[in-house]
Amino acid sequence: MASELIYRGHENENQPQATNFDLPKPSKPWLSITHFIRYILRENRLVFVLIGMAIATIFFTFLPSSSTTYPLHPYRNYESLSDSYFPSEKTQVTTRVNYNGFKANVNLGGKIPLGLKRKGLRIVVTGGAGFVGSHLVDRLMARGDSVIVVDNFFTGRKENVMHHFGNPRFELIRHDVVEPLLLEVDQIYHLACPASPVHYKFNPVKTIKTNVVGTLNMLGLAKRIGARFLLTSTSEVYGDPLQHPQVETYWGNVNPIGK
Ligand SMILES: O=c1ccn([C@@H]2O[C@H](COP(=O)(O)OP(=O)(O)O[C@H]3OC[C@@H](O)[C@H](O)[C@H]3O)[C@@H](O)[C@H]2O)c(=O)[nH]1
Repeated sequence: MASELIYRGHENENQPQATNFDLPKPSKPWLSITHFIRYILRENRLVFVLIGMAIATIFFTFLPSSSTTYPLHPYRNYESLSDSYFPSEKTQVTTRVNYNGFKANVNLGGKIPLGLKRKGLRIVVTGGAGFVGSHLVDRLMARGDSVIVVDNFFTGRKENVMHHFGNPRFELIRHDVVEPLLLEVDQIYHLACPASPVHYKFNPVKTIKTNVVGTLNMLGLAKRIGARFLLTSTSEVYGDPLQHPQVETYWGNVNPIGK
């Protein structure tokens, strides 16, 4: 061992002298480059590389960008909604207008090559156990987002979202939005409110609290964590409309002091 250490550290006269043949050759970087060029030029390799690049270019240029079809209401202009409803970039403005049919092709994120998944968002859906909410949750889960449902089950049912139990991207919290709540998410869809007359008239003061305090709480949360916010409202805001169907630009026909 000791002799080995000595041998490593110093020239040992007993050891045979290294010949020119044994010495490592000085590296010549230009040599490896010429080797590489020769290698590429042999056996039509360059041609195959160029063909591969051409096929890839054609594939990514002419392939339709990833798009999802959303069922949309035929009578609404979704321009204002699309910011929160569809996680598209500002550059996708063209997809926000002219939804004239029951369905529209909405581009979700530019030209994402097939196989590359978009990053899932973290989303809270209040009232997510209700009719509209649970269908929204299904859609969000299907597109790969992580969803937290916040619901006090006043009218909603656990059964509406039970099929997501066990999915690591899904959470269900029994909570009344009238009480503050702290969560870390990217988007908030606020649907928690009794929707039908029989329910919202059941306890009118509580309904007002849900609408006012509940919405304030969720807006406060959105502001605090920088989340985007969607508030679902009701067609009642149009009063007794003179125009059917009502487009978003219609201001309604409301008598604020009538019934
Ligand atoms: O205080 C409340 C009241 C209600 N909720 C929940 O909110 C959900 C409301 O869903 P419902 O199935 O009753 O009603 P809908 O899905 O039809 O209403 C939906 O469309 C109309 C909008 O005004 C509502 O806000 C929206 O939820 C229920 O899951 C209910 O339990 C709360 O979480 N907190």
